[in-house]
Amino acid sequence: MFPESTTGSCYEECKSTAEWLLAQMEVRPLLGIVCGSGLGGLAEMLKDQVVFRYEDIPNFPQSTVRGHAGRLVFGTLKGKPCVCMQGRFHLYEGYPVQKTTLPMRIFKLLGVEMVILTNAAGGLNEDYKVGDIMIIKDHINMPGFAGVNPLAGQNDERFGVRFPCMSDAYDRDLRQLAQDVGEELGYKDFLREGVYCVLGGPSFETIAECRMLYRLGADAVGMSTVHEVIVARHCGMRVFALSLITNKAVMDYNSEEKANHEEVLQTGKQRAEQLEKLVSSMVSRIKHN
Ligand SMILES: O=P(O)(O)O[C@@H]1C[C@H](O)[C@@H](CO)O1
Ligand code: HPA
Repeated sequence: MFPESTTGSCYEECKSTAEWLLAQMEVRPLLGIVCGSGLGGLAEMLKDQVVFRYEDIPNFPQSTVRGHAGRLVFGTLKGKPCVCMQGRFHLYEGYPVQKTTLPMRIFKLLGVEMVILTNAAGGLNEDYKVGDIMIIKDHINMPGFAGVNPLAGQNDERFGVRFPCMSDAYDRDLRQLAQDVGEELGYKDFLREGVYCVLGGPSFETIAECRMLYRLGADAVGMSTVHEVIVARHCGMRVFALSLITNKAVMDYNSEEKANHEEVLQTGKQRAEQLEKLVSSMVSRIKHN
């Protein structure tokens, strides 16, 4: 027997939620989008919207964080059928990791083939500036080192294999497409590619922690995305992910800077338009199988 907390995203539960959603509307999404803190405007790009509040969706967790509206938006983006999470779930909200990633399995059962995830993150890399957009090329699952992995517990082969590979988690072709589109849009000065490290939050990092993470190879630090990516890859969806560098991680004991959620949301507002343009231009060029 596996403990209760590992059963937060079982096949039957996900299937009944997916079937409930499919019965309410005609959209059959091929693309899933997850909006990070303050980046919910991405959902507004969808045409012919059908919107569900999380509280009305069976088995769905609730958003509790400012900047995460708690709405599942269906529609089309550049003519492609999409589902967009306007608000995601984080470990620090108190959900078991399996519950925070449940929407990825629901996406899969809705027919989604590819997921685009966004997040707000602190920049560890000394070359990064506030407002940079970082294409995620790899991740460090820090809670995973302590056994916090959304795939822990009994494996359901209907979703994927027991031991999924993660060295190819972030789709190389989609990363290249983002670079090409970014260059065409004139974003070269603020488009980066790097490694994202997830921590549990909700407290921001200490100076010593930031220094350590940078030395370990992380370019940005945040509190999300990685677990969703693990579950999305486990069930065979292609993944592309972006971090908006909303603040610089404090690395210097003489600094007076203090990380705060206001700054995170503010930077999100300032870069929203470019981030949306990058995502929508990519989507217009993505080919589905
Ligand atoms: O959902 P994301 O990862 O974008 O949210 C980040 C991490 C915390 O939830 C919050 C801190 O300001 O923003
Ligand atoms: N640390 C962790 N998560 C974050 C940060 C940060 O500096 N900025 C936005 N999300």
